[in-house]
Amino acid sequence: MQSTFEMLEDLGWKPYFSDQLTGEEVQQCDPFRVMAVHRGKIAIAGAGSQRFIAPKVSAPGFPDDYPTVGDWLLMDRSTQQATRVLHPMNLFKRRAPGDRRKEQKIAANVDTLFVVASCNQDFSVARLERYLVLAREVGVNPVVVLTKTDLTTTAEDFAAAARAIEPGLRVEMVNGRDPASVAHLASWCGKGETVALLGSSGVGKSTLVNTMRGSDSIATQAIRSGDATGRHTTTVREMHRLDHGGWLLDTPGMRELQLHDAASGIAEVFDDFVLVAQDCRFSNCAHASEPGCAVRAAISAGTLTTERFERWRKLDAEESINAAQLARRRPR
Ligand SMILES: Nc1nc2c(ncn2[C@@H]2O[C@H](COP(=O)(O)OP(=O)(O)OP(=O)(O)O)[C@@H](O)[C@H]2O)c(=O)[nH]1
Ligand SMILES: [Zn+2]
Repeated sequence: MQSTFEMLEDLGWKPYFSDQLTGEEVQQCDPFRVMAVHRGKIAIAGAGSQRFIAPKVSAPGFPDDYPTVGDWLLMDRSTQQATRVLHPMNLFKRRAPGDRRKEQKIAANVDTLFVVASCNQDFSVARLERYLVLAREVGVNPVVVLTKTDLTTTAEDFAAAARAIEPGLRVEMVNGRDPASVAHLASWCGKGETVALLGSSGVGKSTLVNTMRGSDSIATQAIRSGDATGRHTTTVREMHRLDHGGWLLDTPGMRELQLHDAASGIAEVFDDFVLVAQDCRFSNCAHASEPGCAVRAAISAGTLTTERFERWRKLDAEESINAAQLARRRPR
């Protein structure tokens, strides 16, 4: 028989959450994790029990909270009501489609982010960098998973391009349809660990989830021939359990996350540029035609590349525009 604590650990419970409980809550409440978000209700699982509850958690003195998949919440044992959502280790969110001032939570408490890309004409270093910025910003460890290695003879070149983005970046190559080929990915999804998948449509996220689970419960669609774009096939936000204990999270909302408030993530992924820029003569150097620009000097010397410089400037410019827009829109 598993103890209550072991059952919670299987669901991803960590000391980070126990530390948030008051003595009264320990006596009075049970922790539950949000397993799926449906329209109008959420599925939650705790030690040895599962149920559906209303999506809104209201506590006196606090604004209403809508927990997302992966969140932990507390249920009062006597009233059977959710009392509060625990502070997440990390949280993926986006601007709500209808009202860009509002934030919509996408997924919480993720241990590892699989940034999925395919070894074909869809592959883009700029897009990978964008996803990595997001991972750094949210504070989740990224692993790049390159799919469709069975359809190319140059998979190593794709992997090399990905590895060049950040020193030490983990890059894994798989044929997402072959269980033996994806088996090594299980090392990131041990007991109680949560892995989220991020990547554009058609790169093979659902296929990975299905192969890793040994089932084809998630519908995947044949890619349209001619171009490399696929179609959206996943419609619910849900954690999928793996046999050996981990959790996979593949949500439609994760797929096209836009960057916002991403300055520190950009600085991390492009720390080679940030470091060199510290030697520019002017602290506000735009690395254009200023005298004493260390960045342009490094590009001339061949230690930094123009391509990566352009991508860095583009992300930086986008971030400045977003930040300015947000500052204007934020209610005072
Ligand atoms: N040959 C090959 N085909 C793959 C591989 N991975 C995925 N596919 C195929 O690519 C197509 C798209 O895969 P999906 O898993 O639906 O892609 P997705 O990323 O979930 O796409 P969306 O749901 O649109 O976001 C399907 O026809 C898969 O069978 C792979 O590693 N090798
Ligand atoms: Zn400069």
